[in-house]
Amino acid sequence: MTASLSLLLLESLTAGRIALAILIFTVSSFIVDFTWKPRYPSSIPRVGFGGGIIGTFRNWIGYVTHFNAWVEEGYEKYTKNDRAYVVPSAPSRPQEIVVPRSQTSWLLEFPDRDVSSQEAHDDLLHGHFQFLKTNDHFPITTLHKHLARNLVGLLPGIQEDVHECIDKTFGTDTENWKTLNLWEAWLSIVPQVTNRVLVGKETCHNKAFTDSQVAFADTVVRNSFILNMFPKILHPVVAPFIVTPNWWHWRKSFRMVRPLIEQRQRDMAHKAAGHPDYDAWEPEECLITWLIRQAQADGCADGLDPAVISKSLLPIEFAAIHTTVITGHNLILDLLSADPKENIMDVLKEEASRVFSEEKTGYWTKTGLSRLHRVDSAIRESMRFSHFATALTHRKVTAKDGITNSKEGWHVPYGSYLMIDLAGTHHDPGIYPEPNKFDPLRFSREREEFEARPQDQKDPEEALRVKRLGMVTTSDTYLPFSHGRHACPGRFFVAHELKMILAYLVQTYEIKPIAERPKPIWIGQTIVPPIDAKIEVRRRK
Ligand code: HEM
Repeated sequence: MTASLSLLLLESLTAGRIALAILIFTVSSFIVDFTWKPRYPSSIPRVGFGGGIIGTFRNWIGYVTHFNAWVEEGYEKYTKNDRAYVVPSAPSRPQEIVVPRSQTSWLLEFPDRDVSSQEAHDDLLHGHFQFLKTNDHFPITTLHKHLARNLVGLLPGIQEDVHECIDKTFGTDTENWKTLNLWEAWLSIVPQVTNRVLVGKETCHNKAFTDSQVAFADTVVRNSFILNMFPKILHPVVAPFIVTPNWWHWRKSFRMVRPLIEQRQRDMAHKAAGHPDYDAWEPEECLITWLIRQAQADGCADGLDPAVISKSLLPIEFAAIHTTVITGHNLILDLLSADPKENIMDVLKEEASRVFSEEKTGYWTKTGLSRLHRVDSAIRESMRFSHFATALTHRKVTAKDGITNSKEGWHVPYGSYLMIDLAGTHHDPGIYPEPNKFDPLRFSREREEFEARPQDQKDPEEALRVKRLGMVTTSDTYLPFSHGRHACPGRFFVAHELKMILAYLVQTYEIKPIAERPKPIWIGQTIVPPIDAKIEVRRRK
């Protein structure tokens, strides 16, 4: 009886019926998902293809190609009039409320328990699945606390790695021009240099280790796209399969970094116990040491597990590597396609050579790097001009009863998403004259003019304002590192790293200009950089 019933069931399973069942299941999952999403008050205006079932469906599809156009429209219609508006998002995500610039402080000053950056990032990247169930709060707070204060001591090591990677990648031939893929060139510099401050001198030279971190980060980006296309209700079922490569890349990196973590813990324990062999020994300053110190200070035994330490590196590697590679890639493309009349590479070379020659030891110091006004300005301007995401400041409402915007009179519930538009702000002629022109010395002219003045004509308030034109200063009009207390804690390191790279490149190599800057492609709010772009270089004699 049971056998004949099973046979009957099997016979009725045609390909058409299976496809129909999958379709019904997927559509119902999207409907359930839709009902879970936060509802925004109708008083907040919207951009996109409209509401209702059809409008929502069109918005999901349109998100891939129309997101930037929607945000441009919203900027003109609402942001410029100090109003928030709603922009459609990918199928599995709630729509986002774009907050006008005048309300930046209102949004960023909420306590984390009410408006969370961590939960917004976690949802955006599906961090809970992708970062293998690590609590990224711990490595992030550890980095905030330790990186900036240790940076000066790390500068010589960073410089050594910068020079080593550039020499290896760009070559030493002073006769012949060499053609390089620019994206790959940056990928052969940034992972090693970044890992100098994350895992230290020895492991940052282990290419298999840095490759596994880059592969992990690539996988996170790819999986985010895939998971965003699934209804959220299905994530617990599909995500564990989708993130299999994440586990694989992490295991590979863990095998390589585990001996270092265990040795560091043993050495630090001997030192703490006052072992005489360790009198002169100090641990190498890097994220691994800082994580161990922080876990000890917090009395957190879990945080000392080598597997946990190695997993804690993942969100930081992710935050650090591709952001820097894209920024460097944009920087060189912007510089090489700048107005030839400005002769910008020679201008930067002159500054880099002059300031470096005043460094006594052959190594960059913090003071020396801070005097590279033109190099700094070129990087800051490229980050303004060639943004790699429409918005980089996202927040999720985590207050149980939601939050109220008293200025506009609306209230939004738990789970709402808010963001600050970077692209519109950076290209607003009211903030940046001629915003669609790459003007590499935009931020240094005023600084240099101020510094050239006699001392008695320097007003301290103006001195402070001019100093704030440097690349690490964030504001509501300059957002590549976001703004407020969650602004990127890696930016002080990145500023030094990129300045050293650019200074060494212009001093050591000639690079041929390019006639037209290759254009990126946009998918939703994320850029696909022109990774095929090539450059021609020759080492100076
Ligand atoms: C040019 C390169 C970089 C850019 C453009 C960049 C940009 C950003 C942005 C926009 C945020 C979001 C802040 C927010 O939500 O308000 C962020 C966060 C973060 N970045 Fe960076 N970043 C870069 C490099 C780095 C590096 C090199 C590191 C580490 C060494 C790093 C570590 C972090 C961390 C840990 C966070 C989370 C901060 C928090 O939530 O409190 N970043 N970054």
